[in-house]
Amino acid sequence: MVQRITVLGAGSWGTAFAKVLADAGRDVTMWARREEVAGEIRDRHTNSGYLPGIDLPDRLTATHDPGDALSGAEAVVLAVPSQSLRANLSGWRELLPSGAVLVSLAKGVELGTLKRMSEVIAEISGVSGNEIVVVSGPNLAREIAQGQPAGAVLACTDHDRAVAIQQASFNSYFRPYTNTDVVGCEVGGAAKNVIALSCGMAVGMGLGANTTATLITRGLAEMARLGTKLGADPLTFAGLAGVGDLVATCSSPLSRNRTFGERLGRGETLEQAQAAAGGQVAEGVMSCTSIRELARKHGVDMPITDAMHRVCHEGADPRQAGAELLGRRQKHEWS
Ligand SMILES: NC(=O)C1=CN([C@@H]2O[C@H](COP(=O)(O)OP(=O)(O)OC[C@H]3O[C@@H](n4cnc5c(N)ncnc54)[C@H](O)[C@@H]3O)[C@@H](O)[C@H]2O)C=CC1
Ligand SMILES: O=C(CO)COP(=O)(O)O
Repeated sequence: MVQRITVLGAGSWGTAFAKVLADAGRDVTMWARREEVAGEIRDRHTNSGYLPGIDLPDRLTATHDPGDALSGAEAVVLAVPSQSLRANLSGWRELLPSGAVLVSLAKGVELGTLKRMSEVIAEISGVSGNEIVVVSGPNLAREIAQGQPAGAVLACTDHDRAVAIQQASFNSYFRPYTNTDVVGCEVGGAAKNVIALSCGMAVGMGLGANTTATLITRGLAEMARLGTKLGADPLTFAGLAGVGDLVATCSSPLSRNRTFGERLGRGETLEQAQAAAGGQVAEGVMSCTSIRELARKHGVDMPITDAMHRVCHEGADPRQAGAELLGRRQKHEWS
């Protein structure tokens, strides 16, 4: 049994997932970038900046020192944003205990390299892909931290490693399933953030359920097109890391991506929406660019992702982007 687990990153999901592990009976140490956050988790058992009103278990502790955090870890959970994962992990590489299972929480595709998070982790840490477990699924951090029931997917090409983390994390409210389709789970997790931006934008423009359902469904079609082109199992997109996460993120006001899109839809600028996010990451804002590049590289059509890139990074008006989506060439639903 994996007992001693380190979580690197003390934001919303890092903290909620650390709580999941502690509630499952594991000994968990978190690393926080800021000393005051580590101190609050350690001494007061709260992380009020990210999860206000949530009491954290006593068996969960925290430090600001990555060496202390990683000492003796049997599994290491990487809970930092996708665009900073490479730099963060490069700083921790020498401290990783040999043989520890690496677990990735990040949902994104790296700008420039167009790599999935497990590919970045393998490259920087030097461990093989089958020692990396990817966590995905409909897991809005605050709901999980409140102990609301949810499923999740633990994906690893080595089934036994996924089972080890499944055993280490299941508890009375968190039900993880294993999967060996890492590509599908990572593409689903990254692409749904971009579709959630589009749904938020529609809501911000005052549009209703028909529009958001259309974006969710056509968003699923485009993420599945990209995933299968990259070798994913199409069935993954019908699962928790596909439609499950997509529906949760596109429907919930708790989603940072949907909220970000809603602000843009109401007419706020990118800078205003970023300021309102208070330093928390809305991964779709960067991933719309990297996923668009990845899709172009592989000849895959992703019109909603294209539209989100134009709005976020080329100054396009959300209404104009919506009109352009509707005015595209007429086609068969599955062509
Ligand atoms: N919040 C959620 O509900 C969920 C988030 N995720 C994914 O988990 C990953 C982490 O997300 P959260 O913990 O929610 O993010 P967050 O924005 O709440 O926290 C990020 C954490 O990383 C740390 N960090 C270290 N280096 C950083 C840097 N250079 N720039 C920014 N932050 C840095 C921050 O201090 C903070 O502790 C993201 O990829 C996100 O998409 C996945 C499932 C659920
Ligand atoms: O990934 C998530 C839920 O599964 C969280 O989404 P946000 O980053 O949009 O809050």
